[in-house]
Amino acid sequence: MTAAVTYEHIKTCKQTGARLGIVHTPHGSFETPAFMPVGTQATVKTMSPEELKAMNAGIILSNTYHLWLRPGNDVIKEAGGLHKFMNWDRPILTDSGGFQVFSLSEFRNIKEEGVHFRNHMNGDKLFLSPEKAMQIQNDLGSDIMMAFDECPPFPATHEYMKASVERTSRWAERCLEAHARKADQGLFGIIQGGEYEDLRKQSAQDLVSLDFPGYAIGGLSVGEPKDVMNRALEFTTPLMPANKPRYLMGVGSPDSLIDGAIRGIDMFDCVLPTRIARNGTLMTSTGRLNIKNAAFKRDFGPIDEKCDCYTCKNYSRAYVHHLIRADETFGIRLTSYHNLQFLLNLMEQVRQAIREDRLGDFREEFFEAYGFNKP
Ligand SMILES: Cc1ccc(CCc2c3nc[nH]c3cc3c(=O)[nH]c(N)nc23)cc1
Ligand SMILES: [Zn+2]
Repeated sequence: MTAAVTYEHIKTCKQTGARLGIVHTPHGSFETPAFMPVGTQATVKTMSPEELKAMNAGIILSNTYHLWLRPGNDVIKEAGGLHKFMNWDRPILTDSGGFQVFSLSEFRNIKEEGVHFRNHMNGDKLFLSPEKAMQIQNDLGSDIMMAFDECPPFPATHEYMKASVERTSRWAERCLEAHARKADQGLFGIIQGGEYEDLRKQSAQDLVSLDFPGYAIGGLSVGEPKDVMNRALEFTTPLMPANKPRYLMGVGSPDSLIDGAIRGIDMFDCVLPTRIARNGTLMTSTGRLNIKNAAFKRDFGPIDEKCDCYTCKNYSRAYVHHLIRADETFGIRLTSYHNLQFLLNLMEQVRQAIREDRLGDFREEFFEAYGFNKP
């Protein structure tokens, strides 16, 4: 069968290592570098599919762990799959659930066959394995599935990380066998290895030899310092096939998106925009601001002069300040809309800078305006 998910390279920026591309999936294509809004429980919090399309979201993410526990992958399968269930006809990527087990539930116990843990909502004993994670994602019908991996905490000893990488590689083989390419879905391998160059190389070699249609860098954005992340990217990205999508999991903030793209990453996800929106924190072209601040009570200008989003075109800082202070749901919708549009616009500016071979210059301009300290 033809590969369900393919990468089309358009060009590489002459000033940096960033690349412009297109990822093709059964539910359509999206340009890269791309920011992928996170919709953990089958919704990008407070946003409708129409609004996500209006802001040019090309692909969204959802979660195996959460949807398995509630409403159940069987329910979503019976509904005709996740696209139909949530009325989203563009690409969907689902994570495999391992990461969520480690970040959400206690009493977990990792064995060769899989992970035993307790349901973080009711304490029931549960078991998740490579085979189970593939079956759930198959039921959801996502266009891009992630292999079942272990994302060790940061920091981890070299000894622990080596054993974990070797198990994750064995789990990746089991995912491929379980998937058996029966579904028209792409399966990405996840490279682990933490901050250790030799283990990143071992993980990459193991997974590249299994010929996945795409690859992710896991094990980062788990509390490590930015320079540890950037160094890991520098020696891991070159190990990944140039003709396949490269996804950096859990990243990230505006500066990390730009620095990741410069190091050859194509796909990013982050819960940040909708998570910080809920407490009124907004990303703007001149840095972050918290709209609850008293300074905005009588500020009748837009959130961000340079933003053309629905919120900035129709509402003032004073109005959003009022709604968030009054704990009005519409306020969270307006701040979420703006933050998502901000990151989606940022990635369009990154793609344009690659087209013009000036992503290095763009990085300087953006860091200056946003207030990021110099490298
Ligand atoms: C809906 C959804 C939410 C979140 C994610 C990414 C979640 C995520 C990480 N987030 C920060 N760092 C991360 C590392 C890993 C990792 O090593 N492996 C996996 N499978 N996921 C990770 C994917 C989908
Ligand atoms: Zn805006």
